[in-house]
Amino acid sequence: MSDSFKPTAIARAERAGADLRRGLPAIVAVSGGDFLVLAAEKADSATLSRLRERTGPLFLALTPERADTLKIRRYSEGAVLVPVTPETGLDDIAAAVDPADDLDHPLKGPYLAERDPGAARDAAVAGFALAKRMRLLPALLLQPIAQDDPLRADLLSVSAGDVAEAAREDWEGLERVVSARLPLDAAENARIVAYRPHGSAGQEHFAIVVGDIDASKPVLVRLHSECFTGDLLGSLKCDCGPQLRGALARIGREGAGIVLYLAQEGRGIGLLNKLRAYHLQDQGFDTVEANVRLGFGIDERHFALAARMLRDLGVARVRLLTNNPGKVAGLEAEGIAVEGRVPLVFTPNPHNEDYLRTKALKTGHLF
Ligand SMILES: Nc1nc2c(ncn2[C@@H]2O[C@H](COP(=O)(O)OP(=O)(O)OP(=O)(O)O)[C@@H](O)[C@H]2O)c(=O)[nH]1
Ligand SMILES: [Zn+2]
Repeated sequence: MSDSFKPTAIARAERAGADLRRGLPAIVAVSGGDFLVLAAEKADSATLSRLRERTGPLFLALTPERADTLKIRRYSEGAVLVPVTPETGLDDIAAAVDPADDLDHPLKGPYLAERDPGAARDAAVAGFALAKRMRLLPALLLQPIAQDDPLRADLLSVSAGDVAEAAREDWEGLERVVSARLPLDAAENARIVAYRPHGSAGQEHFAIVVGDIDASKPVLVRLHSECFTGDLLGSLKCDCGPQLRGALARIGREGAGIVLYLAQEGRGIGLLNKLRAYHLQDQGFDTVEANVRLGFGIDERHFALAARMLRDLGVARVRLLTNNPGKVAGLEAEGIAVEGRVPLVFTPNPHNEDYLRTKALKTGHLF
């Protein structure tokens, strides 16, 4: 840390992200100009009127995934900007942003996207990254802000680089904080090791280490993405609970191995957004369609953090307990040698049959 307490790039990004979550604007600075950015799902009528009173065009920025759902022509990569006109009401914004009621009303619109959004596009892309990190829907209200605008005094300002740096610190800064004995049903000789990023307010992740790890051979490893509903509540909608317990049981039987319990709930979109996806699944969309409709990618996880934890535990070669070839490729891309794949398949139930079929058909899972 420098000799002052001046906020670092990461602190700026995180403070701005917290303001977005509260429904306040932040400034995103890109090379073509500065933009006022707000999380669209948090906008209320007072905020919208204040923005309308300002000079300068007001846009609704949507991800390409959400734009496709709304059949909006994509003139720009990474973000689609729709002008908010005086006729656009809060209801229209809510309908464009949140798919919860897509089926209750025919598509609003037509929405006409800006053909050449220029720097606003770059600001939107950085804003999406910030919103996703804060587990908000990636949809923004966006308006240029001048260098001499008095409003600036009250607002936090971030650059696209700040946002990227915060995301990187979430895994590059990951460090071991504590390790404790944790006798388990499946293996009495287990320990739990806690990790937390040093320089960001990013998530905590945990390694459950069973037995004595012999790193000269490939180690039996499971990367398990947190699933509150499946792991804890015994939800029948997915296969997470049986996979977690199955992995621990298998590792217990072999006598040694590691489960990484990663805070990547909902394939990285967060629990609340996963429940939004479940609400869409109640309306007939599958797990992949639901993510896309919400404006997210199909899988928002990254594997660098798992690789970092494995390296910290001295592990460079693994046999991976998974049905997901994407996990094998993701871990290999991060420099961990996956020398074998060990399937983790359980009998489906009537509630997760479709989910498992979708995984096999659309995300290449092997069952
Ligand atoms: N967004 C979203 N996430 C889901 C849904 N169902 C389960 N999940 C999440 O998906 C993650 C499950 O990931 P994993 O158990 O690693 O499963 P996987 O990527 O299919 O791969 P393997 O289980 O290793 O074969 C958990 O974080 C769940 O919360 C869903 O319908 N939508
Ligand atoms: Zn699950």
